[in-house]
Amino acid sequence: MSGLYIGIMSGTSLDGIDLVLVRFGKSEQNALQPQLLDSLLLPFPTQLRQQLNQLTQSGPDELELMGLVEQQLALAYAEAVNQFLAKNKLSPTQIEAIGCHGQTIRHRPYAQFPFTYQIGDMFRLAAETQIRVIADFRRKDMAYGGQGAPLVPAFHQAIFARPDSYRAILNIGGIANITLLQPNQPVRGFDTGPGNGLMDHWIQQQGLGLFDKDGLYAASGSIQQDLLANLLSDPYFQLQGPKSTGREYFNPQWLAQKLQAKNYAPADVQRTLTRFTAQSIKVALNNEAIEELFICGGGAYNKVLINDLQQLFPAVQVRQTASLGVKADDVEAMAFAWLAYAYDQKIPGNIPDVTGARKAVVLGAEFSS
Ligand SMILES: Nc1ncnc2c1ncn2[C@@H]1O[C@H](COP(=O)(O)OP(=O)(O)OP(=O)(O)O)[C@@H](O)[C@H]1O
Ligand SMILES: CC(=O)N[C@H]1[C@@H]2OC[C@@H](O2)[C@@H](O)[C@@H]1O[C@H](C)C(=O)O
Repeated sequence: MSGLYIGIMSGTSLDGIDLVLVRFGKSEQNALQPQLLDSLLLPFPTQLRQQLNQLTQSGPDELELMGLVEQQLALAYAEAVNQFLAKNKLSPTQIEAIGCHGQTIRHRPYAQFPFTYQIGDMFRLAAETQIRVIADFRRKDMAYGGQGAPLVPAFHQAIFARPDSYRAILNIGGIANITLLQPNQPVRGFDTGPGNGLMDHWIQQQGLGLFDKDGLYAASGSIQQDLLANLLSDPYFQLQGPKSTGREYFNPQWLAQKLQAKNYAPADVQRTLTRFTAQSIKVALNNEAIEELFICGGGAYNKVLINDLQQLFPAVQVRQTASLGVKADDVEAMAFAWLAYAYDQKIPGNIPDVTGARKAVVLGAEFSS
């Protein structure tokens, strides 16, 4: 057994595919020791990104589009894996499995019949790479009454928890989610609300790029307090966990409603959206005596956002997870490599206190090559 797993994540930002290669070993004390060997980030081809974006909202003939896009997505994942294998001089037989998140196109935990959809034809991925794939990680949790998200808290606990410090791990992707690792307490975690998603949308709408690199555009504007208060007035922020959300809710239409009839300068909107993400995280952590805050996900690179967080949490040092040995970009993909490992080891992947599921269960399904 090589202990080698590939993790694939493509998240709500729709920016591309994150891959990691991890070896899951054990220490002499039998503690899990994951070794991150390599990572790769491949942007989506523009057309695929646009089609995926289209699929996250209702539209005409979406079933046909989904069928076509699922195949293209699987081929894009497979190409990424095959490049990654070549780069690492590995053959498919050396990999135990791929843990693949797939692409969320709908997440409706509050529907009358709650459902969540991650697409990508995993049999095609297995066939094109000749590696077995473990995927479809969210639906079993939902089948047991959970939200199906967030799932990374179990992994955060496995590798970042300490008995002597109250740590919070904050992932800022398209949507942001937090894991609270309080010593001697059950792990908690939930989606705090928008991460970079609305900021990405706004700067794209201004024709100024795909995202606000280092927060430079936001830095050119100023916070509009009335808009900030309006954004924060959404009832989602007052909900107690378990809770999760997605692009179906915090999307361009949601923002357009909040901006209605006001003529804010575009840079001020960008600045306010950045503060909004930070402030919504502060609201979520209001009564938590956290001692350390570690950031992962692409938002970790937005300097204005990180400065805002540092201002709002003056008592703790805000750091990237790189200071714990895992680059901000790699944490989520590593979590899905771990979920594949957990599937093989029959380790439950969900935490009922986090997702609201009736019980802890082994997550995922196997797609053989
Ligand atoms: N240098 C940078 N400056 C500012 N923002 C950045 C930078 N690099 C990445 N980002 C932001 O991070 C986003 C990508 O983050 P990430 O890959 O963590 O999201 P995701 O995995 O798609 O989302 P989710 O965690 O919600 O599923 C980009 O869309 C961009 O907004
Ligand atoms: C349904 C879905 O894809 N949710 C994502 C999304 O992106 C961030 C946040 O919303 C989180 O709940 C989740 O991803 C991470 C990997 C999770 O499940 O922990």
